[in-house]
Amino acid sequence: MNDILPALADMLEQRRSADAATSYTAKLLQGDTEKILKKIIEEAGEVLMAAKDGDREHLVYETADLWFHSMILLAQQGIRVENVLAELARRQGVSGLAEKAARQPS
Ligand SMILES: N=c1c2ncn([C@@H]3O[C@H](COP(=O)(O)OP(=O)(O)OP(=O)(O)O)[C@@H](O)[C@H]3O)c2ncn1[C@@H]1O[C@H](COP(=O)(O)O)[C@@H](O)[C@H]1O
Repeated sequence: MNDILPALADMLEQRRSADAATSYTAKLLQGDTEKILKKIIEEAGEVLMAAKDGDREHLVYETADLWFHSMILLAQQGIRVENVLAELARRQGVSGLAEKAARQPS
């Protein structure tokens, strides 16, 4: 389960040169970045609606859609998901409030 994001990233790499007629992923990867960005905004809106509705199952489903399309954007930009995971790991144990305070000019 923990390896699902890197495995998905590997699959997206393979889809880069796949037939766009038979692969949703290949179609997005080979198309305009704009289309991927629109899908991310659309999925974020669906996450918002599911949360507002208090529909937990739907929230999980839409969050998976949002993560999937974010992964497509990373793949299209040549960024590995391991970079995002490393950034999250780097932040572990650093309070968001302390991090924000360190960014403010004194
Ligand atoms: N994880 C996913 C995944 N999550 C979501 N989706 C697709 O993302 C789309 C979500 O967008 P919407 O709900 O808006 O559906 P839609 O109306 O059909 O989308 P649009 O036509 O508006 O773009 C749906 O078509 C889902 O099927 C995914 N498609 C593929 N994968 C993975 O990618 C692999 C390769 O699939 P292909 O894309 O077929 O190569 C699969 O085996 C899965 O592992």
